[in-house]
Amino acid sequence: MTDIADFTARLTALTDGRASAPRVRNGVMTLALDVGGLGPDQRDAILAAIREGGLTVPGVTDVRIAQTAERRPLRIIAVASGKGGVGKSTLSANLAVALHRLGHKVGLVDADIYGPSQARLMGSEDQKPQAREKKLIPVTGVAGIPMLSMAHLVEPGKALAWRGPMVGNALSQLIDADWGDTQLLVVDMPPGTGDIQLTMVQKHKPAGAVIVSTPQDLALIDATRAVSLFAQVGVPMIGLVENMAGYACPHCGEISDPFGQGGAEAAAGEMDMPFLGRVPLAIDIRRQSDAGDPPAAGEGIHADAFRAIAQRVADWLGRTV
Ligand SMILES: Nc1ncnc2c1ncn2[C@@H]1O[C@H](COP(=O)(O)OP(=O)(O)OP(=O)(O)O)[C@@H](O)[C@H]1O
Repeated sequence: MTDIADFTARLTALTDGRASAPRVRNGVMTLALDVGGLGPDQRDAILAAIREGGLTVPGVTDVRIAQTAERRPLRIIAVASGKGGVGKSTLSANLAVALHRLGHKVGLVDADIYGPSQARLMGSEDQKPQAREKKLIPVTGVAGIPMLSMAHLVEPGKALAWRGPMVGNALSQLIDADWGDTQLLVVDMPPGTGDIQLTMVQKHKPAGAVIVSTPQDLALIDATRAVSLFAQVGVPMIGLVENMAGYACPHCGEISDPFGQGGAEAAAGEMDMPFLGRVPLAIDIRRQSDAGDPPAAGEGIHADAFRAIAQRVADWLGRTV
């Protein structure tokens, strides 16, 4: 490997892929750096490190960096279900953590107005978001993931009496917050498939949707409804996740299937959408979730299940850039 190739490789790691390939002519190294979303300190530190590194390349006497503010659009992944209680919030939190562990710059929005639970799931209950220039600044959850919840805007129970437009405005405040260099926003959607959900999807145009269902037929019928909500406004389906798929015995780990196996996968096939994976009904998942310690942040079979789902979501996003 030559020195410039070595430097180029270091540059990618140093700038998180924000720099163009450097060129050297007559001792002058030139490159472009996308500084969109970087804070001033972060930007200056990266510029200084590039200059310092560039000057170590033999023959380079000057380093010129063109700064561009090409802001990468925030891509939204909407996590939805046709009805409540199927594990949409649990999946959203663990998907965000697993995507983060795969190297994505992820943020999390809890748009569940009637039962916001992400602050508890992500261990950020004691934090309050600040505002800068009328924009909310996210708080930080597990693994340093920036996040905002409806619970940060309204006291529990109060939103029950809200009308659609009020809910819509509140949701927009969460999504249009100051997300910094976040590139992917996992949005735990409000449960159900009514007007609020439709408006939200129309306004914020998610890159794609993940539908969560349990194996029971009824939940799957509801899932079909959630699918058609996104289809109405042309939001592509990333796929279906089957949650509480079989019961994992806490003693021996054996999985029993009171509702049968493969129903959700078959339903996904019938709806012509990818099947992203299944997560068992496991006491550990509930216990850890309640304690603000999402299983996806650790190791083991549950972490593996969430990682596999996140990988499929990441692959989908990679194919649809
Ligand atoms: N795979 C799982 N194994 C065990 N418990 C689970 C699993 N998934 C979710 N739960 C538990 O089920 C309950 C409901 O989950 P969750 O809040 O994620 O569902 P939801 O669809 O977001 O519900 P709501 O719409 O009411 O907010 C929670 O107590 C959660 O800990």
